[in-house]
Amino acid sequence: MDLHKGIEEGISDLALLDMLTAPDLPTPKRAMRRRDSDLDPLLLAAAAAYGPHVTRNHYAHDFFPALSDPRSEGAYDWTRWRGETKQERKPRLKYVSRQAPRSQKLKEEREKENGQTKDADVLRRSDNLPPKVLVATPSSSAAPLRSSTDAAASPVPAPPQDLEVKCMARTRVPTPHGPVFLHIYHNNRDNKEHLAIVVDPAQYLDDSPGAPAIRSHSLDAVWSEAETEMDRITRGAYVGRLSPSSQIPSTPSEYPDTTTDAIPSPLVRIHSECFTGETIGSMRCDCGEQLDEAIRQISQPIMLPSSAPSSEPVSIPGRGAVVYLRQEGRGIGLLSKIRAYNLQDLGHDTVTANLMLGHKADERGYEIAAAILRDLGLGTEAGEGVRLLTNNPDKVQALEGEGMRIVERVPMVPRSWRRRQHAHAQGKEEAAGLTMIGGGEVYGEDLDKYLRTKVLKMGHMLPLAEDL
Ligand SMILES: Nc1nc2c(ncn2[C@@H]2O[C@H](COP(=O)(O)OP(=O)(O)OP(=O)(O)O)[C@@H](O)[C@H]2O)c(=O)[nH]1
Repeated sequence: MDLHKGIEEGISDLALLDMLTAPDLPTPKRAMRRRDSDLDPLLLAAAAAYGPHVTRNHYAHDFFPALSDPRSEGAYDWTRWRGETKQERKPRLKYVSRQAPRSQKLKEEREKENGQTKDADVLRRSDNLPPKVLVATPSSSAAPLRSSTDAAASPVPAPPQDLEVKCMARTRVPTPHGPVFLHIYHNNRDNKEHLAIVVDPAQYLDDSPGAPAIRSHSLDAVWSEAETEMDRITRGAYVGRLSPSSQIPSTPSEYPDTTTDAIPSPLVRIHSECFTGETIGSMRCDCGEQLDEAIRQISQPIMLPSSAPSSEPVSIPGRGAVVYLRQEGRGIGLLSKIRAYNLQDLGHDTVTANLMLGHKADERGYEIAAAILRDLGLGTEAGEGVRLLTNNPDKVQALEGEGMRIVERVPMVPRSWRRRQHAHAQGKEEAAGLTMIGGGEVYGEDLDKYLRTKVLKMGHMLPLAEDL
């Protein structure tokens, strides 16, 4: 049937749809047929249901909803479009957040903290910060007391349960930098499996070099009377190197935390998860490199000054730990981080992109990290202080706020910035893509922009590459 004739004769919608989607379109203009697949009737039906402005190529692609509404800010009135001329420039797409404004989000958070919402169960909070109790106690005169009607409207939330962490299992993992002990932790605040990567190969030596072993107290504890020695060994509560011929379960009281001044405090890093940087080698950030660099630095042998002028300096195996927190994307999660990357491609920086998505620049907390360190006998008043590997001043303050004893901050200079400094000092041309012996480095425009923002906007304590 001729298409135009059919339309003039009042062909039914169904027959028209059938004709349009038939495998062989009955049109003589074969050369003009679409190059992509034939029209899908389901897709057409869905498009029709969406209304007249939606085409096959547009339906449900509403990333920039303001553009369809000429009255919205940033929208362009397409009736004025006369093709590209020198006077008329194409409009720039504008990001329109579909989240509630930040003020509303904060208000909701405040209400939640005040216990005004039904979900006051602290164990189900997704962030790691303890909920603040804003209600004044009768003895506190500074804060205004609530009226009884207020109190009735918003009941006082139960005090937060004391944070508890428990090491569920530990195992040896060989790495290019040497063996590490991977510890898996559970806690009563979030349902995430945070990790501790402990470097302490001296635990394999028959002769202890004098430093206390870095061991988890909760793991070495006996969990129940029914637990067998094999149960304990299977979850990692053993001493020395586990093998078919060496199977010695640990005992809780075996490891004192105290140390001598002769041995430097262990290096510790609190690291936040970054799937993109650590797993697929993204060069937008230096997270993968930082994790590698932290394990490398902690594994370096420690030189102890000789006790007598005539004797040789002594070297002991490197020791310390990386606490690996599941706080992807500075606590906003992978989904939001990936959206934030697209906003960064539009020209925004890592801080602004977070804010545009309704998040804070940094939503992390370090309460669980401190509890894990305490469980490992690190950073406690009675035990060893720690040398913290970081450039982030907030991290240092937050950990000190949790009672951690930080004796030194050790900076983490990105490898590519260090290489540039080295090349500059030697008067060499900078070679892009050069890798250092023992590990790769990330580099590039995206990374430089990210690192500069951390220094300039987030106060990271790192000299800029050009100042090195
Ligand atoms: N939201 C967001 N998160 C990012 C971005 N790039 C990396 N991250 C996350 O940032 C976290 C690492 O934080 P950093 O600021 O690099 O390091 P830090 O731990 O605060 O500081 P240092 O101890 O000095 O390394 C990881 O959770 C990454 O997933 C980004 O562009 N946006």
